[in-house]
Amino acid sequence: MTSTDSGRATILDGRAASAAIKAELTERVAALKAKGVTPGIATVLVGADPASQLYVGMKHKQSVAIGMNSIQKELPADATQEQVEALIDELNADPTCHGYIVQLPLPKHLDTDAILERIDPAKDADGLHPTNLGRLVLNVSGTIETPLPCTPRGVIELLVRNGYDLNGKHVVVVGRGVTIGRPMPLLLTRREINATVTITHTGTQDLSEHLRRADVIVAAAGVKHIVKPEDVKPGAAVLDVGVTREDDPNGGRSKVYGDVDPRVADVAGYISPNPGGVGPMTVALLMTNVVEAAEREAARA
Ligand SMILES: Nc1nc(=O)c2c([nH]1)NC[C@@H]1CN(c3ccc(C(=O)N[C@@H](CCC(=O)O)C(=O)O)cc3)C=[N+]21
Repeated sequence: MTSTDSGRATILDGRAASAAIKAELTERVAALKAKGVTPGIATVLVGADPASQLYVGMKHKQSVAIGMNSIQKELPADATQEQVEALIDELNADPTCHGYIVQLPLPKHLDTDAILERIDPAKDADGLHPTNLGRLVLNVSGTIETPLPCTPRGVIELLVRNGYDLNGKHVVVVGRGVTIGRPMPLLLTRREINATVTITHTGTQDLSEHLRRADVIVAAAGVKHIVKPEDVKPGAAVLDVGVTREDDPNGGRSKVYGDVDPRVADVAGYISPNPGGVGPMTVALLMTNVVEAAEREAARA
């Protein structure tokens, strides 16, 4: 937690929190290795989208840095449904792979839902398999051991590791997407977190009215600067999960914008930067899911 000039929000530093998680994981990985289990993470990349290549490369590098085994699988952009499914079956059967992701988005000709559903739920590093989402709905007490959705878990970890207590707080989530908006309330309303949640979306009539009442805003709409300073209660915590990539018309490096107007830092009590906020947390929690899968396997052995 870094305090800045008076009147400016405390920065929720995702790089620092992710480094702390990775330091803890390094020890858990070493303990597993001592028992003869090297946690293995895999990524499946179909096609050669530059942003996807960058993300997959980041996951690989960080996993190796904490002592994990990293397996990178690649298929050409014109891979068939059968080829992708055969690769899924291979990873499901591979005892050295404890968890993996299929990098999204997939090329349009592929049936994404069928591919994601084919992943062994025990190896679902994203925590977004229908079985695991179903368990999340059923598991109000948070006691069933199952992979949790990485980005929502990262949002909560970022707050908790900065000493923010969500108990009884009113969280307004902007966006109903599958990776954040829909699973976020399921985690926030577990008894151990105990927040109250409003979920807003493009059908919401007066977004500003909801935002002004929020103790915590989780902005995951993918709309550049949708959260404005006049919509934020002074002192609120604002987490920026949005990513809007705009190409430079002059052919330079594309620019990334978050869902939160930078001027919100003058009103909010806590703010997650973007980049440097929730993004690095997603990767840290992805690795956590795989280490936990390996720990469950070691406990069974
Ligand atoms: N099956 C699947 N699981 C995913 O988790 C998944 C995916 N597909 N497809 C794409 C999105 C995107 N995503 C990011 C992860 C980390 C950063 C991250 O660490 N960003 C850095 C900046 C990195 C940079 O651009 O230099 C930051 O925010 O500071 C960003 C984006 C995971 N995704």
